[in-house]
Amino acid sequence: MDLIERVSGHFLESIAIKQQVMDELSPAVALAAERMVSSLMNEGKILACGNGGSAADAQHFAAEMIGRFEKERPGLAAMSLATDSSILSAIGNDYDFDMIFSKQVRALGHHNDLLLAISTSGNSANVIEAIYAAHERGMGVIALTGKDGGQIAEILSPEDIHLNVPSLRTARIQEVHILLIHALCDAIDCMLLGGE
Ligand SMILES: O=C(CO)[C@@H](O)[C@H](O)[C@H](O)[C@H](O)COP(=O)(O)O
Ligand SMILES: [Zn+2]
Repeated sequence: MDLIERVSGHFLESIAIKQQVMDELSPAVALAAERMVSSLMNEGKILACGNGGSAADAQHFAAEMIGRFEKERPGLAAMSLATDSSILSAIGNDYDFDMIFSKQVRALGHHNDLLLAISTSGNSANVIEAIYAAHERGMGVIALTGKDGGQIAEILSPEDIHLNVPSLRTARIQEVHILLIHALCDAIDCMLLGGE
């Protein structure tokens, strides 16, 4: 097995899926960034959730919003629902793992807020429950999914924004998701601070 060729294969596959979805997803990412700025300007906040690598993405997004992305600016209101081990273990242990995000959305969510729901399969029950809870709170949803969008594609409302990466490989989907998150951060900063 040629390991170098194998590594190059990852690069090529990642480049190909990014190129494939660029035209399709760029307008929807711009719209999602506008929706986020509008929420933030109306005292809203962005709640982000996901499992595994997507939990890391939720946390990564919140860090760039509250800290900074590339430009100096005041912190923006966002938080990861996938990060507090006490909350996650208490809800998972006392209720159900499927409720670890939805209970937080019900506790913290307000109709001016947005939910950033991240799932490569589109089928994680706890992310689906979080979307139901967001709808219940009158919140908009921006969903990052993969494959065929799974059940999340079925339950989003027409006002929600669906950014689907139609790859079958989780790693590739995650690589595009983090690109989308960085593009969102950049577009938000551009709207708030002006582009250079
Ligand atoms: O990062 C990876 C695989 O690349 C894993 O940790 C992966 O995120 C986990 O299996 C998740 O539980 C998958 O959930 P989802 O993306 O299908 O909602
Ligand atoms: Zn991963």
